[in-house]
Amino acid sequence: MLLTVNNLSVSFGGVHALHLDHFSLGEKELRVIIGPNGAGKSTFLDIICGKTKADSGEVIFKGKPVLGKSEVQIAELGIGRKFQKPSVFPELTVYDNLLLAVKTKKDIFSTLFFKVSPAIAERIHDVAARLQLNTVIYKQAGALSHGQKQWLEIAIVMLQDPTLMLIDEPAAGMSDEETEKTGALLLELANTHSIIVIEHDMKFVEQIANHLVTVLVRGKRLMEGTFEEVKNDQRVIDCYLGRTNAQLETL
Ligand SMILES: Nc1ncnc2c1ncn2[C@@H]1O[C@H](COP(=O)(O)OP(=O)(O)OP(=O)(O)O)[C@@H](O)[C@H]1O
Repeated sequence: MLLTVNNLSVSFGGVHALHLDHFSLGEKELRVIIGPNGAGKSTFLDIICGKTKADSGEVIFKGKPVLGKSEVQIAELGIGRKFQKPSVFPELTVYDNLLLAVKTKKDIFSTLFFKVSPAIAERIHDVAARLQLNTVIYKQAGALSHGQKQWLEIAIVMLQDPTLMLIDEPAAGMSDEETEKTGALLLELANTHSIIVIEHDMKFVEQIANHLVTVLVRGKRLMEGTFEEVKNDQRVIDCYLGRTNAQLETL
């Protein structure tokens, strides 16, 4: 397994945000995590990438413990995170945003003396092409469509060379056409990367869930299964309809 999580727990002010018994992810697996608001989905990804500190539990990535490491150390281990909030530089071109992503992977000394070798330029163009940004590569990032900005963010994470990409609601605010294209892009990226995607839009989940879907409810793992299994599970239906009952309370 690429990633194994056991008994991962965190509380905020006495409220259990996450208490995850077990989670594991294989090489080049694309896993979708769904769950109602406040289920702990973002908190889970925040802990994996080192943004939030867990109270207890273990996270093992490529056989190495992750908890206790800094965000930079975790990124160096090969975990990249794309946040929901945009973080591209709008005045810079797509190319320069991508170049910056390559540079920030380096230490200060090498950044100061950084030269764009043909290999680096080629890599930037390759990643841009994979994310369908090649036709807008010299356009200012601020002038891109909402969808293209999101793809640029994914390209930036990719240039940091992660083995595992954590992606929070990639299709939020997108048109149907952009959503569909994002799904196709993620499925393509999953040929070379392991990916965990948090998503709310069920049509989109259906498009990208080629393996397992994990359902979190109130910080706990309600179930895991194929999209069909999850969609037809009565407990999942109940919690999405807002009929969270005593059964769910005792999970
Ligand atoms: N930094 C924080 N301080 C206090 N409480 C927090 C913090 N981060 C998250 N929480 C709480 O932890 C719980 C889980 O939140 P989280 O954002 O992980 O859920 P989510 O499943 O990602 O929800 P959404 O789908 O709405 O983004 C919520 O009750 C939330 O209010």
